Amino acid sequence: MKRLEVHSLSVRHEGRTRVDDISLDIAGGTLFGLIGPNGAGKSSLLKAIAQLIPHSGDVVLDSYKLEKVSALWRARRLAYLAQSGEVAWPMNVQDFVMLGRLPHRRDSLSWSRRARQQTAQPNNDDEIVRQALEQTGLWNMSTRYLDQLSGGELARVRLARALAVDAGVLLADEPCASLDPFHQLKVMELLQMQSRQGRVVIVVLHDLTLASRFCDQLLLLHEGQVVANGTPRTVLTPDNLQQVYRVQAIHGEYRDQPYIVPWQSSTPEMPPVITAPASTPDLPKEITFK
Ligand SMILES: Nc1ncnc2c1ncn2[C@@H]1O[C@H](COP(=O)(O)OP(=O)(O)OP(=O)(O)O)[C@@H](O)[C@H]1O
Repeated sequence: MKRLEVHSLSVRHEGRTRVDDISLDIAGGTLFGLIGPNGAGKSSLLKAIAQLIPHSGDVVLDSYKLEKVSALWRARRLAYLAQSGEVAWPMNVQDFVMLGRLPHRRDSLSWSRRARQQTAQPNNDDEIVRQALEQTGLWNMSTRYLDQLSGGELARVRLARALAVDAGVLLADEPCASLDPFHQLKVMELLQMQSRQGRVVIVVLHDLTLASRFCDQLLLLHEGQVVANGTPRTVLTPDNLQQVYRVQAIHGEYRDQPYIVPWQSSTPEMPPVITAPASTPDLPKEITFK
């Protein structure tokens, strides 16, 4: 079973603190959600855990300090899905997903090139890539070129590449951001399954109902600091949502699971909660963004 520990991790840049002294202990099998408003420090924390940006503090995976091990050791054990990424290469889907196998092999990665050579036999990498393509619903477009995909399809291709690493730790920054509701649910089910197989899975989310419904544990960040860390029920309280997200939300429950529908922007004077099925609150005549 994997175990990821974060000890007093801080990210500072030109005198500004992006992540402030955060400690975590995440066991394999946990789907761990990182939530918080724009600029809270979620991506910075994820990148620092992946050793992609300068930081202070330690990240320890199965007793190994990540800053002390080689980049290859990390690349085999941590899969990182960035929040966004332009993919400018003229590459088809299956070759791109095969890049996830790069840390594990030394010979030619190109599926197409090996297929052209006709001597290549399907190997373990092919099987893992096939599985990642199927899990993300991309098998039927594996030979399509990346510039022929929609935004949501490309997001799933990027996720498939991270899955193809088959790492013990999966760090996914907003994997649902550009997906339709069906694929959002599919991706969350997939991440939950990945965690149930013993992996540490950390996912950044803005959709609070997805966070509440699927995550075992949530970390609510605000201005680089931890506001709450615990089960969705203890973290997603009306007070936290109002203070941190500045929203009034409808809180409901379905089959013993809480759901949250952010309803209107809020000021500290407003009551934090709208209880379903309350009548629709009056919306402000003019909506301004501050
Ligand atoms: N490369 C950078 N250099 C300097 N400051 C940065 C850099 N990247 C992010 N920041 C700042 O660090 C803070 C945290 O940013 P971060 O991207 O971690 O937030 P986030 O919680 O992921 O936000 P979002 O929900 O908008 O993606 C913000 O104030 C941001 O402006």
